[in-house]
Amino acid sequence: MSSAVPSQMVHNASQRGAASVASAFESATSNGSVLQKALTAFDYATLKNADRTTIVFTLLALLATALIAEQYVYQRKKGALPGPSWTIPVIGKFADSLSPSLEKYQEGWNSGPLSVASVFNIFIVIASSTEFSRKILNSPTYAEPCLVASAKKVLCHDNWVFLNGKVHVDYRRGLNTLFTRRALSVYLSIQEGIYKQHFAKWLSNPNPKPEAYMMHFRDLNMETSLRVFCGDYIPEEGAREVSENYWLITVALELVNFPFAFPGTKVYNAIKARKIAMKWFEHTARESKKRMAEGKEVTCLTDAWIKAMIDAKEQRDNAELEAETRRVLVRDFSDREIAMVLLSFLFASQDAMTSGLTYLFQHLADRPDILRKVREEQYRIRGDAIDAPTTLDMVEQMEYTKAVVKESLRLKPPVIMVPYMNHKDFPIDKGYTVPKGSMIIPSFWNPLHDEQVYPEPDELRPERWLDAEGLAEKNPKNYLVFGSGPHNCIGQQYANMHLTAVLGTASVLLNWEHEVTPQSEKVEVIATIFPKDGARMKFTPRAAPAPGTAPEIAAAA
Ligand code: HEM
Repeated sequence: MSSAVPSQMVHNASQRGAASVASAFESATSNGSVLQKALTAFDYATLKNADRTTIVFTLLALLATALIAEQYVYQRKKGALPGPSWTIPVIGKFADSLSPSLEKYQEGWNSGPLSVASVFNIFIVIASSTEFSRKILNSPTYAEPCLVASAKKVLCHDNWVFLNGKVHVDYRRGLNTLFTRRALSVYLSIQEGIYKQHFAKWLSNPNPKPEAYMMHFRDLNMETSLRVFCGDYIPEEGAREVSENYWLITVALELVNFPFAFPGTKVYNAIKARKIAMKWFEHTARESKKRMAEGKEVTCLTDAWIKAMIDAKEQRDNAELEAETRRVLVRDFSDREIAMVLLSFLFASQDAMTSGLTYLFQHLADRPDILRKVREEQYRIRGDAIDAPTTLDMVEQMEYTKAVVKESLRLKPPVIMVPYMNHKDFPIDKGYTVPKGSMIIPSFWNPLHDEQVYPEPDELRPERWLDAEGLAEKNPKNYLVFGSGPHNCIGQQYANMHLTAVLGTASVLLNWEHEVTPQSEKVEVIATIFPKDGARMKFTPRAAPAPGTAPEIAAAA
């Protein structure tokens, strides 16, 4: 190939007209990055013989070819969908993704049920309608979840969360045994011990003024998760070590991050934090295996899993284990595999639960009428035994409190979108096929704020969930808070139980005020969503009502 070829290519193409440009670019760019293709076409051997001007012009021609080709490929993939009509060379919408904001996302969602963008030559299709978002989540033959680039480094490339297809279905079947009713009852008593300790801390906070509570809510969730997952196998200082370092994992999994693990980078720090967590989780697995082999009682999620494995192997009678689940559990899961599952649970739950809890407290402080109804229900269920342990039976009776949790998660869904990748052309709509290798993002905000299903969608109206014949209950497809399809949230019953139990107990033990600031209703997107001011609150003790007080009177106090 002579040095003139790239410029010749542009020259010839312009002579042959747009159709030829199209095919030239198409063949030059059908695989891999545009720039890479153009550079590959360059014969380096000729560089030695060429004069300076030829080299400069050739390089400029190459660059121009690559940049025009980039625009061409983008246009071709975009088709008639809404989105920028051209893409910023090389970086695309990178700047936007550095400072994500709900308003910017909303602009895209409201531009059409499917819209497009491009970041670093990754073509992105964003779905904003219930129909398209569900279609992506439920089409595993076309699309699979793809976490951000750094996720495999941080969570370990062989973590089960990266599985797909039948192996994923099988793995999940085994893990479902961790969220049975029996298992949830064990967890509830652990949870309650922890959140009551945190309530006591909030009450003894010497600051007389409201302060940002988001990180306090995060601490409550972190300690609860660690104790539910690992029981007392992790000593106090181990739990502190995991908790203090975990934030390094959160920040390394932001949408845009420097992907290489050089010392000092977020990914490097996150890997260090993961190693600390894995050390304690593997220790948990090892110790739990010993205790369960001795036939001791189940005290945490790891125990529940190991006990289920032992039962499956020994063919013990366990009514809750179906034959298929038994088949999956009959194998030795290594300490490392168990530790990676705990890591995945912590990763998947931590920020979403904190977002959910933060908004729950904020919403109710701002709506005393709703908080009063929660209290009335709690006094009715708990009677005079305000401080008595909360049981799963009690949680199941908390119809109104559960509706509040459901509605709060709808109004401010912790996870507003999940990135998927399609590994073959995906005919998502009659008029549009998502090209293979695109990032394809189902988003949940619009389905959860659809006024045809949720009239006054921006209002907190728990009552919409209490009418079995109402629009909300009759359109469960819109409720995408926990996703849908093969990768939907495995921890959703646990999450709902936790939020309901925390709110129910807090409502009778605590009073809280929320300092509303101009930032309270503004949304910060840090993978999950938070109020921009961090939810400024102040907690004070709530006196128990005199024995025999009617629930509605006690609630009004
Ligand atoms: C309010 C709290 C939570 C919210 C809003 C939430 C939301 C979600 C969403 C939207 C997904 C992706 C679903 C999809 O792709 O269709 C997901 C996946 C997942 N969640 Fe949650 N989640 C929460 C709590 C939890 C908890 C407490 C756990 C574990 C104990 C958990 C474990 C997981 C796991 C392991 C996955 C990946 C499942 C798979 O790939 O098969 N989540 N969650």
